[in-house]
Amino acid sequence: MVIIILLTCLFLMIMYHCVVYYGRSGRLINQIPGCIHLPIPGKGLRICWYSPGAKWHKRRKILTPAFHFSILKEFVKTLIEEGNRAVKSFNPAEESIIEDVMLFTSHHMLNAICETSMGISLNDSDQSQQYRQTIHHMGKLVVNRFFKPWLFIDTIFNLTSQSTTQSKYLNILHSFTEKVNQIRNTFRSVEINNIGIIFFFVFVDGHDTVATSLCFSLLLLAEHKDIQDRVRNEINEVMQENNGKLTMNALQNLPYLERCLKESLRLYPSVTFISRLCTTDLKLQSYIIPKDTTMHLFIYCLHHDPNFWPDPEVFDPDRFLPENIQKRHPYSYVPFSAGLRNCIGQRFAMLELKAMIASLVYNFYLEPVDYLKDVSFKLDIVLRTSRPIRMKVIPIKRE
Ligand code: HEM
Repeated sequence: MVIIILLTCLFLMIMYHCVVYYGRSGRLINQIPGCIHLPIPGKGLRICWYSPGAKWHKRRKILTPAFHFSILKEFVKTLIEEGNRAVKSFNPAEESIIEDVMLFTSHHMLNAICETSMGISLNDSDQSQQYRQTIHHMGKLVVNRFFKPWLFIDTIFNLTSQSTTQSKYLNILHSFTEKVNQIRNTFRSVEINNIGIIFFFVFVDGHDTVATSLCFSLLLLAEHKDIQDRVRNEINEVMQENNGKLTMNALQNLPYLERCLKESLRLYPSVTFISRLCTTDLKLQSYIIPKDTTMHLFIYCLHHDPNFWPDPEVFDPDRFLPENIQKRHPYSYVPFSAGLRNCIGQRFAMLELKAMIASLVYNFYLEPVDYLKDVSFKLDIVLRTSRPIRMKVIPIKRE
């Protein structure tokens, strides 16, 4: 009896919520992304990703100069320094095992994004460790809420223990955004008043996505020794031409590594799906998607579709030779989304990936300890493995 009463109350609350907040269209499906009620610190995500045209356009315009070539060129020095730091974190005299490759890449990518975008150098202080962990815990909370529509309703969510935990996490994260706020005047490239944008831009867009991609790229190279050797030869050549140093020019001159990264993003896209709200009725080949419907595009499935990708599970960087790209449907490969709202940081991301991989592959042989075929994934904001994956690094002796 009690359960029936509770369920009835829950139903009435959901209906009330629909009518009050979504009265104009009145369809539950519109709520599925739950973006309005996702526990995002600040308004960054909503404004940047989900806001209607005019607002989004304004924000995009503000952010765009930050990714200009001349700015990226400045950033590259920091990225290369971070690559060197990653190399120095291993004993140069003997092989080491990275116990959790994702943790390793996440650590270095967070350093890189904080230093490039905000001039903050994260050290290994307790506070920065706490930030890193909180980001991951927040991710889990967001995803958990995302798949439980009844928790979209703040009144219900506030009754759960997750709400208290969320407040605790948000306090930690907000204290960091306040620190960012203090140094906002020194923020080198963009004038932004909404600290929430910086927060999300830095941590989710610019950190976790690249860390995930770096993790899978390293693991793929470790498992494919022939491809790894070819990447290393290319890096050696470029290093020789640049007096043993990595530079922006050098990074732009690594076409084979670039193909490997693209193929890695095909097999393991960091962002597994994107969502769009249909603003008009949309006619597909055999369906009409009505206005106001939320659509989800599963990038992961698209990238594994044998209609576009023969032997989709095979790691083959030559799929991205120019002549092969030309033969494919332009939207069969969208790791950075496509169209107006595509990823603004994609060039920056590729530079980060190249800088890190070039430093590591130049100095170490990578060998697998765990294999990707044995890995299972879990639900999260970005693609994540359900348990840590290990990899071996063996120093390369140079004269
Ligand atoms: C491998 C790395 C990355 C991947 C796979 C990736 C993927 C994506 C995807 C799929 C979207 C579209 C989301 C949607 O439509 O809902 C997106 C948007 C975005 N990304 Fe990235 N991203 C990466 C790295 C970065 C980096 C390094 C930054 C910034 C430093 C960044 C900043 C953004 C921003 C600001 C947006 C929103 C763009 C807009 O709505 O105008 N991303 N990203």
